[in-house]
Amino acid sequence: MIKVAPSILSADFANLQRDVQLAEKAGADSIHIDVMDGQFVPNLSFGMKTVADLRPVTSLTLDCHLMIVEPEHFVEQFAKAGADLIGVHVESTRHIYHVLQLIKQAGAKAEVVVNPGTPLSMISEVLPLVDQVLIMTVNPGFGGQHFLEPMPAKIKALAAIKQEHGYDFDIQVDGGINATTVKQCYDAGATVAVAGSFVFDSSDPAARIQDIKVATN
Ligand SMILES: O=C(CO)[C@@H](O)[C@H](O)COP(=O)(O)O
Ligand SMILES: [Co+2]
Repeated sequence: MIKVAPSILSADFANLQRDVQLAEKAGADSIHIDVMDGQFVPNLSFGMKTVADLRPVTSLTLDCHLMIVEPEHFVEQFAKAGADLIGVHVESTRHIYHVLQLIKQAGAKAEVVVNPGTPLSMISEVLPLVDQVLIMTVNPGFGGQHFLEPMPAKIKALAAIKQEHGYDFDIQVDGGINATTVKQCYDAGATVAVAGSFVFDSSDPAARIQDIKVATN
């Protein structure tokens, strides 16, 4: 069964505590926090303060997906705010190896993220370092987009590399995930699914979290 990380980008920003606690009660495995700077992606969202304020209201892993240029300037602050796992895009820095080292030194789990158009060869040297790889299944920046159909082949290719080298990182997918697309990702080797609009745009978010789990059972 796949692990589920609801993305609070689609939650009610005036009721984040309520929505995070609802997700926890519904069986979510972590909370996905999308951090956007208006530069790396054309949107703005949360910062460190949101992470710090959510830290005491849930015992779930706080998974911070940084969509910001030069994340090296911020990873320590996110770890201090309470992020358990910090994801950085390979396209967002000249120094991906160094940033991942900084995340681990700060005591958090390290994740490398790849955009749909970025080949897996761009991350091969950092795979021994990471706890999780995030394969974007939409172009980053917004919730509610359509799943990109060619992405399961990329997940499958990463799962093969993982097996060949005996790596034990999780493979997360993010974007356009629902009870149908999650099955394709899971069958290809994904172990964690982010879901935003499918969960929080529903009148019954708890049921949607279970739908994703049941689809991969
Ligand atoms: O990182 C992102 C978007 O850039 C995501 O985490 C979205 O929040 C996913 O939203 P849905 O596609 O599930 O609605
Ligand atoms: Co995300």
